[in-house]
Amino acid sequence: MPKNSILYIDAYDSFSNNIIALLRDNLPVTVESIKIDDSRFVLNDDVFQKYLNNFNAVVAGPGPGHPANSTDVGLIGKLWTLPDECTLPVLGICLGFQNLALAFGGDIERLNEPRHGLVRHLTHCDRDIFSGIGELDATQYHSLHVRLSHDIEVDHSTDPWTPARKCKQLVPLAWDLSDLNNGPILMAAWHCHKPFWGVQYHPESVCSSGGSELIQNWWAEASRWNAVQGRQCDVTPPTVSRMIEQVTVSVEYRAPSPVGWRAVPYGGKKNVADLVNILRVQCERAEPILLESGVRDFKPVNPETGRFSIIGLPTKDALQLRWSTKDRLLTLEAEGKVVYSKQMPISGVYAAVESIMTEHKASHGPTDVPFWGGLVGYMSYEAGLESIDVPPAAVEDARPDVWFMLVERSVVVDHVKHCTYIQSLSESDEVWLDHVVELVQNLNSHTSELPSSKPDGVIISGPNKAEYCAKVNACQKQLRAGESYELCLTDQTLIRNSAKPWALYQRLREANPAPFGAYLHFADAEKKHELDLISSSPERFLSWSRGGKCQFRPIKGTVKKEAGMTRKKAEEILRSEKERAENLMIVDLIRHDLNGVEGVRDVCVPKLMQVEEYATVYQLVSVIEGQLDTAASTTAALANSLPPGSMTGAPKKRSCELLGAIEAASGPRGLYSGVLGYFDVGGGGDFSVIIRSAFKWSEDGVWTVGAGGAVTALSEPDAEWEEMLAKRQSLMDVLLASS
Ligand SMILES: C=C(O[C@@H]1C=C(C(=O)O)C=C[C@H]1O)C(=O)O
Ligand SMILES: NC(=O)CC[C@H](N)C(=O)O
Repeated sequence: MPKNSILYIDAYDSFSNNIIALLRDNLPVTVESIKIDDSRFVLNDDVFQKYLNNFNAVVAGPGPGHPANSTDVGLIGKLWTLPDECTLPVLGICLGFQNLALAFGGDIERLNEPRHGLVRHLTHCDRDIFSGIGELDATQYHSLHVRLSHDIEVDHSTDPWTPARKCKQLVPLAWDLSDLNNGPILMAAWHCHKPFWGVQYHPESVCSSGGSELIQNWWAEASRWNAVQGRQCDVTPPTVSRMIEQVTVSVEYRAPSPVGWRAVPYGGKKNVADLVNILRVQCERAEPILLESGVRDFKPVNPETGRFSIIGLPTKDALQLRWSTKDRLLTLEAEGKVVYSKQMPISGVYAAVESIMTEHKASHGPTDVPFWGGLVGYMSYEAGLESIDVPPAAVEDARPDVWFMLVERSVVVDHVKHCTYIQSLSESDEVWLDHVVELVQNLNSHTSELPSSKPDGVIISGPNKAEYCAKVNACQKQLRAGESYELCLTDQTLIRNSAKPWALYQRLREANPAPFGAYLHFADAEKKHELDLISSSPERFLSWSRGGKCQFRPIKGTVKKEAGMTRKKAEEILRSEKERAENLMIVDLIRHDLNGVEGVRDVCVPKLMQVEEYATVYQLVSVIEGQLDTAASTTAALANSLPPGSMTGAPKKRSCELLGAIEAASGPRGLYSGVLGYFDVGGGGDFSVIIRSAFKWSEDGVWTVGAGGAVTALSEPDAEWEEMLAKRQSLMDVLLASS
C-alpha cells in the first residue's frame, strides 16, 4: 500500500479518470479525487487547508469554461495563494494550467481557431518536467490559451525559455510553434519560486506521447520540493466510495439453474424474419423481441459485432422492470401484476437489475452463444442524464425511460457457424424445446416476401435547414468560448405511418442491414404504455463477456455514400484532421468512463479510427477495451458511461447541459441516443446505441426519428445538415415508402 497520496481536483471534465489512471500507473501513490465544488471545502478555507495536508501533491484538472470564472475552477483557484506553510506541489492541466498562469500575471485569450482533439508536435526545453522526453506529440483540447506577452509570441527572435517581462515568475517549458493561424501557443510553464507546474495539452490522451515520463518527472520535482521544505503528509485519506448505492429489491430467490438447449443447423438461405414469423405463436399474445445481426448475401455485415441474431420469446406474463425520469418510480411487474413499486434514483434501477440477474443466474448454456436468456430492453437518453446529474427535458407523461423484459425462452442464430440454438431457462421445458426444434427444422429456405406497406407515411414535423444551421452556429459559439470541445447536435423528425411496425422493420432490415438491428414491441399489463421500436444501428455501445472483458465501439466520423463516393475516397476524408479529432475526443472520453469503474484493469485502445462500410454511410470506428471482475462492476460500467459519449460530446456533463438548451424546442430525445440490449443470465451483456432507429408510443401513434452529428470548431453548418439527412435517410425511406 503506497504511503504517498495525490489529490486530484476534478473540474467536471471527461478526461479526469484518464489522468488519475496515468498517475496511478506511473507513481507509487494513491489518488483521491474531489470535485471543484466539494461542499466540504468551498466555503471553508481552514478545512480545505487542513485537508490538503493529507497529500504530497495536487493535480488541478482540465475542464469546460473559463479560468477566470470562479464557478468553473472552484477549489483550484485556492491553490495558488495558500499560506506558505500550506503550500504544496501542484500540476495544472489545461484549465488548471490556465488558472495558474492567470494567478501570476498571464492573460487568457481566445485562440483564433480552437484546438480540440488535434495532435501537435511540441517544442520543449528538455529539462525540468520535460527532461529526457525527446520527440513530443501532444493532444490539445482547448479554445483559450495563456499569453505571457512573451516576445516569442510577437516574433521568433528571442529566447523562448526566459520569462516574459510581464510575468517574471512563469518560466516557459514548452511551445506549440506549428500553428500559423494562432501563432506560438504556450504549452507548459513552471513557477520559479513556488512548486507549481502546468501543461496546456493533455498528457493522458491516447494520442499524446511522453505522458508517463512527464508525470514521473513532475513527481520527482514535487518530491524534491517536499523534501527540501521538510514537508510531511498527515494521514492516508479514505478511498472514494462506489457510485451504485445498495438498494435492496426483494425478489424471490431461485437457485442457479442449467439452461435447457438444443442446437439445429441453420443452413441454406434461411431468413431470420421468417423464423420470427413462425415463432410468433410461441409468445402467447406477446410479441417476439428481435435483436438481429444484419446479413447481406447471407453473410453478416459485420461479423465482429454482428454474428448472432437473438429472438426473445417473452410471454405476456414475463417479468418487466420499468422506471421513468418523471416520477422516478421503479416498477416490477410479473404475471401481469405490479409486484413492486417504489420511488428511487437511477442507482436503484441498477441495483434492481443486479438483483434480478443474480436471482436468475444460469449455467451450462451453449458456450458460443452470448445470450442464454435475461433482461432485454433499453435505457433512454434521459435515463443516462440522471446518472450525470443533468436535468432531463420536462415531460408530461411518466413514460418508461428504462424498460426491460425478462426473456426465458429464446432462439439464437449463429450466422458464422450456421447454427440455431433453442434455449429455455425454465426447468423441464423439454416438450417446448423439442417442438421448436421441429419448427426450426421445417423452416423453408428463403420464403420470405416483403409485406407490402401502404404509401401513407407523412412527415408531421422535422428540422429545417436554416434552424439546424443556426443550432450548429450556437454550438460553435460555445466551442469557441471553451465551454465544450465537441457537441453532438441532434434533431427529430416525426412521421405518421399506420403500417404494422413489424412490416416496417422488415423493410428496414432489407434496406439497411446493420449489426444491431432491432424490433421490439413492449406493453405493460394495463396497456398504459405501449412502445414500438425499429432499429438499424451500426454502433455497439458496450458489451462484456462472461469473463468480464468489456468493449466500447464508438463511431464518430461519417461520410455519406453517394454517386462517385468510393471506399478509398471515404478513407481519405475520414483520415482528415477534422474527422480524426472528432473520433479522438470520444475515444478519450470513453477511456475516462471506463477508467472510472472501480476494479477495472488493462484499459486499452486495440483499434483506433478504422473505416467501416454500411448501406448508406462510411463510418470511423474505434475500440476501447478493459477487464472487469465482478457482475457488479459490469453493471457499474454501464452506469458510469451513460448517456453514450458519442451522442453527447465532451466534456459530457457541460455538453449535455448546453445541448439541453440548444435542442430545447425538440423536447426529450427519448429512446434515440439511449442504449438497447441485454443482460445475459450467464453474466455477459451487449448494448447498442439507439441511432438509425425509429420509435413510437401507441398513445401518440407517431414515429420519432432522431438524427444528428458531432459539431466541432472545424464543422461547416451546411455539411452538418447534410450529414444529419444522410443518417436519417434509411429510416425516412422506410417510413415514407410507397410500395
Ligand atoms: C448522431 C448520430 O450518430 C452519431 C454521430 C456520429 C458522427 O458524428 O459521425 C456517428 C455515429 C453516432 O455516434 C445519428 O446517427 O443520429
Ligand atoms: N481542456 C481544458 O481544460 C479546456 C480549458 C478551457 N475551457 C479551454 O477551452 O481552453
